[in-house]
This record gives sequence, structure tokens and C-alpha cells, in this order.
Amino acid sequence: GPAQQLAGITASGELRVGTPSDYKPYTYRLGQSSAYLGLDIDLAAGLARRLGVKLTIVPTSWPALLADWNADKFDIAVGGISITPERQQHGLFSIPYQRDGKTPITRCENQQRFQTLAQINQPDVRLIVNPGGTNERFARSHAPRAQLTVYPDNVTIFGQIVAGKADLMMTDAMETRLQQRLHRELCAVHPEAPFDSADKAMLLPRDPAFKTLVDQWLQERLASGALQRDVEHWLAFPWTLEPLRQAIDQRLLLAEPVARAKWNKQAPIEDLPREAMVIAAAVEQGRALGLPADRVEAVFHAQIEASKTVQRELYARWSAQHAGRFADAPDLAAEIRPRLDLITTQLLAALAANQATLADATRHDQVAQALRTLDATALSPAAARQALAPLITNN
Ligand SMILES: O=C(O)C(=O)C[C@]1(C(=O)O)C=C[C@@H](O)C=C1
Repeated sequence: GPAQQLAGITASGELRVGTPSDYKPYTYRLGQSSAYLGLDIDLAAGLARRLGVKLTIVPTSWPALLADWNADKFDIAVGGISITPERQQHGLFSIPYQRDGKTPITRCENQQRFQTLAQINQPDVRLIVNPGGTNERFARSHAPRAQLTVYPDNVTIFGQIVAGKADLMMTDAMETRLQQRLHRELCAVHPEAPFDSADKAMLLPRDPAFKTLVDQWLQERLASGALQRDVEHWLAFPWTLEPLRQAIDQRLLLAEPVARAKWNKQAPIEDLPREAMVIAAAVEQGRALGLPADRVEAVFHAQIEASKTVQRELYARWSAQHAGRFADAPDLAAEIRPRLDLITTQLLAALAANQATLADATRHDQVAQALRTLDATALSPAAARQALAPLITNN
């Protein structure tokens, strides 16, 4: 484990918190940014406040967690980490703040069919599982007679159950609760009474004084109900906005290769006929998805204006540097515009899927939190604000 103990952390004025990047609702990284969201990120921030030090998030991953821990890359680790005997050999665990375990998620009409492992462990049951982790191990050892599909994409795996390609998945109860909110067709089966149980806790250095402090602080949050409120908050968070955020970000990031292509030809940045085509195509596709034309126009107008902001800022910099032609500029018509067109489709689908959330005034803060972190902010903060303006009110 890390060398740093409580006294060292306090003296350094910084708590370095390692976390994996993709375990909602515990921890989730927005793109390549240093911005993380989730229950455990809030817990880490609260602990840093309690210690009077600044929070620094250190990205890690499930496979690298213990190696990074032993290489002293962070002082504590969070992110829905289960207490396991292996991990206990490398550090101390706080008291648990969540108990989780494997439970089924299925189409709601099948809820009664999959209550018990005896019902699930049958040759006519089509089980689906993501590979490599505890879900696969659980499925293989507890339902060996069922038909097992190993499906590698953790994001679309739940769509397979919705589409009837599989009957059920068994995963952490917390994830079944989250996914039943994201897919109305799916129901978590007895998430309050999973088949097995694993305790989630913070991984701490071997410093009993530090553990005592963290445990007291966690105990207060558990006793007051604050922790349960945090759990509900992060379960209800609009995680469905993520494809929309990604589409906006990817579109804006393409302004840089667009600008390079134009610079090489010394072409003007603005191309009004192309803008009209982009907007007309978006409005037409949007209509098929039930999106109002004025809404689609406003959103795409903002994306195009944001793109021009990036391009103008780059042109200004390159002019000041007397930059020559780029050796590696892409072809605008052959390479970049087809990619922009693809993003148009993705952005519209995400917009349509989130219409109700985006229109809900009580969720404006959460919408802003889910959308506002763009990797493209590094290109131009002004452009990032422009791109998001029609979607978030308190920008
Ligand atoms: O395709 C281009 O030429 C771009 O610069 C991209 C884009 C766009 O965002 O779609 C932006 C500005 C132009 O006026 C036209 C289109």
C-alpha cells in the first residue's frame, strides 16, 4: 500500500484518491477529463473536506488497482470497491457503506420466472454476462445448466435483454436498480435480497488512526441518513445524457482537423451552403424522431457556431505563428464531413431519448452536471459554452 499515512496527508494538504472510471453510480469519468461523478466521488470529496485538505482524483482501473496502490499512486481508493481477502492483504478497509450482491435483471414480464437460482439454472434459460469479472464467475458457478452468452460490451448488454436476445443477466443489485431506471422494459429482481453479498468500503493505508477517523465519519453519514440520500441521488442521476455529451464533444473536437484542412487550402472558415445543408438534414432526421424543427435548428446552429469559434481561434494562432501548411491535414469532404454527418445522427438520437429530462426544470442542475464537462473545452472554453448553451440553462 501507499507510504503516506494520516499525518502525511494532512501535512501535504492533499488527499490523492484512486478510482476506476466506469462503475456507475459509484464512480464515472467524463471523457478524458479529470472530472468524475458519482457516490464515491462525493464521499471522497466529503472526506477531503473533513480532513481540511484538497481532493486530487487519480485515475486507475480494476485490473491495475492493486499495482497502482502498491506503487503509491494514491492515498486511498474508492469506486464501489468490494472487500476481498486479496485486497485485505494490501491495506485496511473502512467500515462498509453499502452492501451489494448478485441479483437478476430481466424484462418485467419475466420477473416471477427468475426469482431463484433453481429457476435460473435451467437449460431453456438464456443468461447473458459481461466477461472477466465476478458476474461471469457467479453465472458459471451458480447457473451452469443455463445457456450462457458472454457479451463484451457493458453499455449495450442491457439492450440485449430489452430486445429479447437474452432472458436475464445477474449483476450487482445496485446496477440492476440503476438499469431499471434507464430501461423501462427492465425490472430488477429482489435487489433488496441478492443471492450473495459483498460489502463496499474505502481502501485505506495501514494506519489505524486514519481508519478510526474515516470510520467515525462514515458512521455519522450512515446514521444520519445522509449516505442513503446520496445513494438515491446518484441512482436518479440522468446518466442517459452521456451519449449526448459525447456527441457534442466529438463534434466540437472535429473543428480542429476541419481547421487544418481549410488552412492548408487557405479556405475561408465559414461555408454557409454547407451549414444550410447540415441544418436541413438534421431537421429532417429529427422530424422522424419526433423532435421539433426549431429545437433541432437551435441545437445545430449552436454546434456550428461553436465549431467556427474553435476554427477562428486556431486560425488566429496559426497566423500569429506564421504557420506553414500542415503535413497531416485530413481531407474535409472525404474524411471529416462524413464523420460530422454520422455524429448528427447520434446527437439527434440522444436528443430524442432525453427530451423529457432536458425539458424538466427540476433537473436543470443535474443536466448541467452531466453535460458541462467537455474534452473540447481544452480547445476553446468559449466554444464549449456555445455548444452547450441551448441544452443547459445555468451554463
Ligand atoms: O464542414 C465545414 O466546413 C465546417 O467547418 C464545419 C461546419 C459545421 O459545424 O458543420 C462549421 C462551419 C462551416 O460554416 C460549415 C460547417
